[in-house]
Amino acid sequence: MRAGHMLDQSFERRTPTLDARDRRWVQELVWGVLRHRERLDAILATRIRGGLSVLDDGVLDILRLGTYQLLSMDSVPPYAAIGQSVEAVKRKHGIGAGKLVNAVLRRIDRERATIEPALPADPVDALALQHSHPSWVVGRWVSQFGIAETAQLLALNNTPAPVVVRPHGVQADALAESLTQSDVSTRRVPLVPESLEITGPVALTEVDAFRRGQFYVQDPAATLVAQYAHVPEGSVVADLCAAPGSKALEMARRARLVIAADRSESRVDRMRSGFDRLGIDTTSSNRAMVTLVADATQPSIDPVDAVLVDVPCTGTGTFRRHPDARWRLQASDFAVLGALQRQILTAAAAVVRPNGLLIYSTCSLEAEENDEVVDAFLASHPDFVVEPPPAGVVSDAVIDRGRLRVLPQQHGFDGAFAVRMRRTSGSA
Ligand SMILES: C[S@@+](CC[C@H](N)C(=O)[O-])C[C@H]1O[C@@H](n2cnc3c(N)ncnc32)[C@H](O)[C@@H]1O
Repeated sequence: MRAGHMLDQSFERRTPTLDARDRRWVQELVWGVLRHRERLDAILATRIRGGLSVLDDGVLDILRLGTYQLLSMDSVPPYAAIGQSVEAVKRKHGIGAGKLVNAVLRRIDRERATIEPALPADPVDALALQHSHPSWVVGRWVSQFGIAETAQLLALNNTPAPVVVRPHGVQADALAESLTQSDVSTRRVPLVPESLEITGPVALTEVDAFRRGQFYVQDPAATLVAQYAHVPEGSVVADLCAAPGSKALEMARRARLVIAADRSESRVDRMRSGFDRLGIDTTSSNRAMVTLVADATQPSIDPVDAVLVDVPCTGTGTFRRHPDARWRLQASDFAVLGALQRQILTAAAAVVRPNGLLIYSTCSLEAEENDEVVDAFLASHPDFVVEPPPAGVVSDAVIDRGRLRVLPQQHGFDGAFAVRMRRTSGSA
């Protein structure tokens, strides 16, 4: 991650030889350290002469890993957490570093009863330290949601994200039954009938129903976006930022044809393999789904009945799933991505047929990427008007003045934002 790699991909690359139990353990440790980094650093900083800045990055990482094991992982006895950390640091950084790690971790083990760092008086800084998020991000959320809701959001971001699956080609009851036979327990999810939450740890790719293509993984927030889009039955739909493709799949339940495009060739390849596993025809003349590599800022398709742009964004609504993302985020990202989002939305409008639909969505919680992008678009495109789906298509609990707004702290899912707009006229 320090080298700029995404956590999920690094983890996949580095753990192929581990069995499922060891992978879960390593994941709990690495995800936990990233989630609690600020608090771990505050604990370490007061126990290292000269502060954290005197340490090599590699030594600091081993201290964080050791401290997290000592304080938060009951499955590891303290002597093992300390011993393994010392061995690991000695191999790469020498005996001196080994002695330092040994002394610091032993002290933390002794002082565990009084270990919690004092919280700063400033409420934003206090929340940031308590829940290990960058202060500037917490400040933004406090302005938007208030202290109490922000505290809920931050706490939720430090819990494991649920795994939710959508049945494909089978009813939810039949899928639940098939999963039960593979020793996988499930429960229904509020607001998204048919979705099933997996309630225990399991390697989903190894169960029978996965091999038979009977489900795909999709957070309820993503399902709600596709349901809110409510593309017409039998329509032709273009999903211009489609990979890995779960919203395209959801829209295909109503559409006659979904054109699932994405700029990234490797992501389109992965999307295509996902569709193959589900037995979806993407090649014959009767296909219901077509995949292609294409840039949404220059869509070169004839106008269609509905266009979804699920634009690249900062993903602040999915911090629970990606604990590295909070540390990567930079204040300049909002302007950079905002410009791309506006460009994609404007370009997409040109391939919506008259009286067709344009749906803009993100998994961000930030106004710059959500309402501000759409409001600017509506102001310069008077031929588009907001038109939420008919009553009852999605619960009123996630509709805010016609716009879809899913908030982790209110609904328990990932964050999502979407606006469904109708083109009222035009010459396309
Ligand atoms: C939020 S993800 C889409 C998730 C997807 N809609 C789903 O539900 O599975 C955004 C996608 O936009 C793609 N993207 C980024 N810039 C793009 C561009 N200029 N044109 C098309 N796709 C782009 C990224 O490769 C990424 O796959």
